Amino acid sequence: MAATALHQAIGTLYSHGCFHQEHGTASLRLVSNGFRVDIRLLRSESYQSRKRNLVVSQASTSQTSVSNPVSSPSKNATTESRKKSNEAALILIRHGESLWNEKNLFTGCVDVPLTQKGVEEAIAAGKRISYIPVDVIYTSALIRAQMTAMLAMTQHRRKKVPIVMHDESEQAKSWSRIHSEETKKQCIPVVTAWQLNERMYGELQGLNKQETADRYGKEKVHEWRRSYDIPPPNGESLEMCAERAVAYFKEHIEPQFVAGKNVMIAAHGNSLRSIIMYLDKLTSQEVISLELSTGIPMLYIFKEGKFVRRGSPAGPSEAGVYAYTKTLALYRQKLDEKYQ
Ligand SMILES: O=C(O)[C@@H](CO)OP(=O)(O)O
Repeated sequence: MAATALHQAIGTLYSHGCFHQEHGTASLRLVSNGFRVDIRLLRSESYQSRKRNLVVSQASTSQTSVSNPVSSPSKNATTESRKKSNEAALILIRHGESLWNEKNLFTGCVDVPLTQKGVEEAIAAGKRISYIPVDVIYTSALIRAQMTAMLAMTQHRRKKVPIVMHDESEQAKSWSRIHSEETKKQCIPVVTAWQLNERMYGELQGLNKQETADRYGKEKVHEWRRSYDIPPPNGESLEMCAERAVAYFKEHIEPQFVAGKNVMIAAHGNSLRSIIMYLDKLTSQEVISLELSTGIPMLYIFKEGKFVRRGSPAGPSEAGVYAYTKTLALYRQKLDEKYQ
């Protein structure tokens, strides 16, 4: 009970923005839910500058043996420290509730739109990620994922315009060309890929989940829905879905992080499970018990070639989703200054 209230209190603090678990010496005392919380935090620009200077001077010290913690950084040291702090954000979001989620029907690759509740979930998700940088968006080829991405981006503080890329033919490419470099800079490319689609549910698509369980037995249907390598009749198993989704992630999305781009992926329960299995190195046993809620954004940070999860897919708390890194905190601060 007390622990829950304490978690809520900490969540409230995180939801106010620029806190980071690992940094900071300035202390702040806040009272929430009856708890007094003393935290060390990264707070002011002057503190950040001092912290930056400190890091840089340590770097130059190791190279030159000259120690002056407040001296200006050398050019090399600055580049080095920038390299060190390089990180990129990855937001994963399962689409909001669809009309067939609402009706409890197997959906798979049937292209069903969001319900009103799904629209609201997507907007709420957008609010939660409105301070996280997004440079490129990937969605499945299905409208429920695309609606979710677009609706979420209506809430983003940066106010860039998400634009669906059409490169299915030379004509589509040329007819959708943008003729202003300035405008291009204010756009976020949205790449759609069938490989990120929901797993193909075969002969179950369109059937009611409860009626199917009544007909074939609860165990059989559970096996079709949640085993790793047993496909439903003429459909894809999670393993088959993972093969195409993860291959796409590795080939097309991972290079974006290496280039320092922040990525959002709007997709589906099973294509995202597959990607999370890869990112979190889950076993096939672990992945089958992973349930993703509709419209809840999850955050990963890519740094030094590794993905680190900062929001829990199982039940993200405010604190989990908003566990900002130093770079994200700075981004947020800049947006606040520019768009208040
Ligand atoms: O019907 C579907 O396409 C999926 C996701 O809604 O169902 P399941 O929960 O079995 O993965």
